[in-house]
Amino acid sequence: MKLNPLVSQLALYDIANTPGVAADVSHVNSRAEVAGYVGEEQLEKALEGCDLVIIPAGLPRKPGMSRDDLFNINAGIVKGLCSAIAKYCPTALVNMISNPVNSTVPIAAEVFKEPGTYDEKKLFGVTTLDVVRAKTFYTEKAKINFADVNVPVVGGHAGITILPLFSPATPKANLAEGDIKVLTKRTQEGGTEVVEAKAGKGSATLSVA
Ligand SMILES: NC(=O)C1=CN([C@@H]2O[C@H](COP(=O)(O)OP(=O)(O)OC[C@H]3O[C@@H](n4cnc5c(N)ncnc54)[C@H](O)[C@@H]3O)[C@@H](O)[C@H]2O)C=CC1
Ligand SMILES: O=C([O-])CC(=O)C(=O)O
Repeated sequence: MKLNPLVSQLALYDIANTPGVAADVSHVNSRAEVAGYVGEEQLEKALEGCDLVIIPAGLPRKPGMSRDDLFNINAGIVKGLCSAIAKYCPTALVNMISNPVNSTVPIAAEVFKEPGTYDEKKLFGVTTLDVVRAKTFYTEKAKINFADVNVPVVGGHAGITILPLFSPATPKANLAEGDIKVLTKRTQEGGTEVVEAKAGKGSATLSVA
């Protein structure tokens, strides 16, 4: 977001350690002014005037966990943040990253419905990684150039709810059905592949960028 030329002000909020992150991010040479906010008492200031709120707050998976296992803790975190959004920047676009996205988006919708601030055109679950993975695995298998590859992905952001569509993918590669099955499964399990490779030290953070 600091590199995005459309961003003029970037407010970073966390329950801990924000000053260090904010100082570091603020040195990126782009026009966005960076401010760090820490702790619930500063949440109002962080949210006031925001046009876009991106929520990556909460627990990541450990190996052996499904995204659903994060529900109990992350549902509460998302509920709290969305209640504050409804109060302090009710017209902002909201991008939900916190897992399980398949559940945190409906939770956000319900929280916004209560004060009447819900707008289905302004609430998004972030599933871009599924597209990134589908494109990468397809490109590698098809042995084509990385530029201009397009693989649509529909559905949700967990296991079999992630539906990469390889038949309309471009450029056309005419892969065998067996290959498409393998690519589909690998895309659906992409997050788990990273969680296991990181062996308890978090989930995907670099491919997201
Ligand atoms: N949708 C997607 O494509 C992806 C989703 N994720 C999800 O994003 C979430 C975060 O993952 P990571 O960044 O790897 O974890 P992390 O542990 O590195 O960062 C989570 C941050 O949330 C903060 N936090 C906890 N409670 C908070 C609250 N009430 N308000 C604000 N901040 C709070 C923590 O202090 C921590 O800094 C997880 O649920 C993970 O599954 C991760 C990668 C991709
Ligand atoms: O798998 C996870 O826990 C994090 C995530 O959503 C992803 O990498 O797609």
